[in-house]
Amino acid sequence: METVVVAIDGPSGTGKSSTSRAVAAKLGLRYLDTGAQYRAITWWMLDNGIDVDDAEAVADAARKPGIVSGTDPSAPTITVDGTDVSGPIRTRQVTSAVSAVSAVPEVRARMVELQRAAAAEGGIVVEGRDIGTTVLPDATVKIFLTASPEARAARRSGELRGKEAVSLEATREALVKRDAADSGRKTSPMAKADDAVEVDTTELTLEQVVECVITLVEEKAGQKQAVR
Ligand SMILES: Nc1ncnc2c1ncn2[C@@H]1O[C@H](COP(=O)(O)OP(=O)(O)O)[C@@H](O)[C@H]1O
Ligand SMILES: Nc1ccn([C@@H]2O[C@H](COP(=O)(O)OP(=O)(O)O)[C@@H](O)[C@H]2O)c(=O)n1
Repeated sequence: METVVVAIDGPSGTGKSSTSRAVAAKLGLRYLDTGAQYRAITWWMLDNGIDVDDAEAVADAARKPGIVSGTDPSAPTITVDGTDVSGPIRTRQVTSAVSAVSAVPEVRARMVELQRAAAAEGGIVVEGRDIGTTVLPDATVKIFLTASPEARAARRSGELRGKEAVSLEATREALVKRDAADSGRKTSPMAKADDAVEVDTTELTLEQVVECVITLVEEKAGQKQAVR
């Protein structure tokens, strides 16, 4: 059977990571979180005192950090120059700087190389913002997840509770601001590919979304038994 490549895009809190990991685990595919790669390079810029609003400085440094993603869906990893950054890349500082860094074309060129190299190694579920449109336009199946800003903010605040005191409204505002930056940038903005299937997850459970994606993959791959 031809190699299965599943592209899952959409804004924050729509369920990309949870869905992609579960689909990859169930279908025996690898898993790549491209958002974690953009967060990792952003973490490195902040850690090295680079002004993330200075696009030229960010572009000059884009090839310096060595970013490696582990693609086991049951235990994804991300390192920068050998250091595990899975915790530090989720801080509010990184979250608020990542859209500026990821808008820089040199950063995107570097990340896209890493992403295409990972996909070239075999079956994989890749999640992000521009996977179906730019990174892997020949993916077997393309999904674009959506959900209302209220549902997305509620999901994100559920995760943050106990870690950082952030109101639901502040979370919603931050999400909407990041969506606008990610959709409005010049290079490879967040967008649904013409041939992607849009799934609105607002009223769906995670299990329902996973089942829906698996059905689409099986239909597309056309060989139910071989995929499972
Ligand atoms: N369909 C769903 N219904 C309710 N909660 C969900 C659903 N999908 C994901 N979640 C929860 O929402 C949060 C954000 O999901 P995540 O997969 O990280 O989204 P994304 O990768 O798109 O930002 C997680 O806590 C996850 O468990
Ligand atoms: N393919 C991708 C993936 C992420 N990103 C950027 O990386 C940021 C973080 O992505 P993420 O998937 O970790 O974000 P969450 O949805 O988990 O909050 C996004 O807001 C984008 O700015 C991107 O530009 N292109």
